[in-house]
Amino acid sequence: MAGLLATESAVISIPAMAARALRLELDLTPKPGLVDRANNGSHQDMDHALFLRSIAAITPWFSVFELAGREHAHKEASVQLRLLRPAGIACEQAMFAATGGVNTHKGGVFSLGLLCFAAGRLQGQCQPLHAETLCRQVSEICRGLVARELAARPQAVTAGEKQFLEYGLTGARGEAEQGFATVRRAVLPYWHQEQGERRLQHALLRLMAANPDSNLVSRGGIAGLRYVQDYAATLLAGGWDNDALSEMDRALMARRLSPGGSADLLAVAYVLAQLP
Ligand SMILES: CC(C)(COP(=O)(O)OP(=O)(O)OC[C@H]1O[C@@H](n2cnc3c(N)ncnc32)[C@H](O)[C@@H]1O)[C@@H](O)C(=O)NCCC(=O)NCCS
Ligand SMILES: Nc1ncnc2c1ncn2[C@@H]1O[C@H](COP(=O)(O)OP(=O)(O)OP(=O)(O)O)[C@@H](O)[C@H]1O
Repeated sequence: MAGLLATESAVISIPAMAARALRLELDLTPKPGLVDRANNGSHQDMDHALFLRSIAAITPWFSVFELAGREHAHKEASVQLRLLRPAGIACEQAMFAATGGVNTHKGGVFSLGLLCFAAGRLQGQCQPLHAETLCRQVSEICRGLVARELAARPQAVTAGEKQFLEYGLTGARGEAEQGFATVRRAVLPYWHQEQGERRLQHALLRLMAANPDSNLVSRGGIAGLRYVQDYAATLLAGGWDNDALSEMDRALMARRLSPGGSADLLAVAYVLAQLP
């Protein structure tokens, strides 16, 4: 039953869970600063329909990543990212083609793509598919990524590269190299405290409070990041409901802040939370 994992009553695959995670994240409403069913958050160039097209373009690639992980499973960890990258870049291009050049899911493709690839690698090595083993694989596959792609770059091009030079933030690369440490520490232990949509909103708030999100820094500097982290921590400490989230949505829109990195990690958290 390669590529499949039996959970409770259903048999589902990691690529299918990744696609489901993107859809759940998109539909979660209200969601501060982000595109959701009610509004476009702090974004001028995207809406819910564009995100649906993006998800449709990306989804077939998740199985490609998993298959590649399985095919290369017996090669050492240090060569894996080089083997995955061309497919990752092709998926990014499919996303940009579907959205007319808008970055809807670059971070999501990177993080979920790594999860699918690592799942295939585990299957190819006949190892159990657990949240812990999966995260360890991602970390091993990405070992040295921050040093190679951020620390060794004298000139920054992307937002992530600029923020490393200015503030030492490691963004999506650092989170993957740490085996999604923010998700494992800030979200998974609290996953069962809430149910349904509220569970996902709670997870998002916990991520916004903890995650050094490079999207927030690129739009609002370090002050923008602190604003969102403090706002989320205050809601978590004092209690919150949908009205409070809608008010936070308005506050972030007024400041053009979007916690896109935390939205990506919410999808990662959903996938990991389905695993033993
Ligand atoms: C590494 C990537 C993300 C480079 O992008 P960039 O330099 O802009 O990095 P940056 O860290 O700022 O983030 C890009 C996106 O990640 C998300 N993000 C931001 N901060 C974080 C964070 N702390 N944790 C997780 N995700 C984050 C956001 O959505 C952001 O837009 C990626 O585009 C890349 O290398 N793509 C090639 C395809 C590939 O390698 N795929 C491999 C797996 S499929
Ligand atoms: N529901 C969502 N709404 C908005 N962004 C999201 C959502 N889910 C995930 N994201 C993430 O946020 C990122 C997009 O953020 P943003 O638009 O700030 O980036 P950018 O295009 O690099 O910057 P800018 O728009 O400031 O030029 C995507 O890479 C995506 O992975």
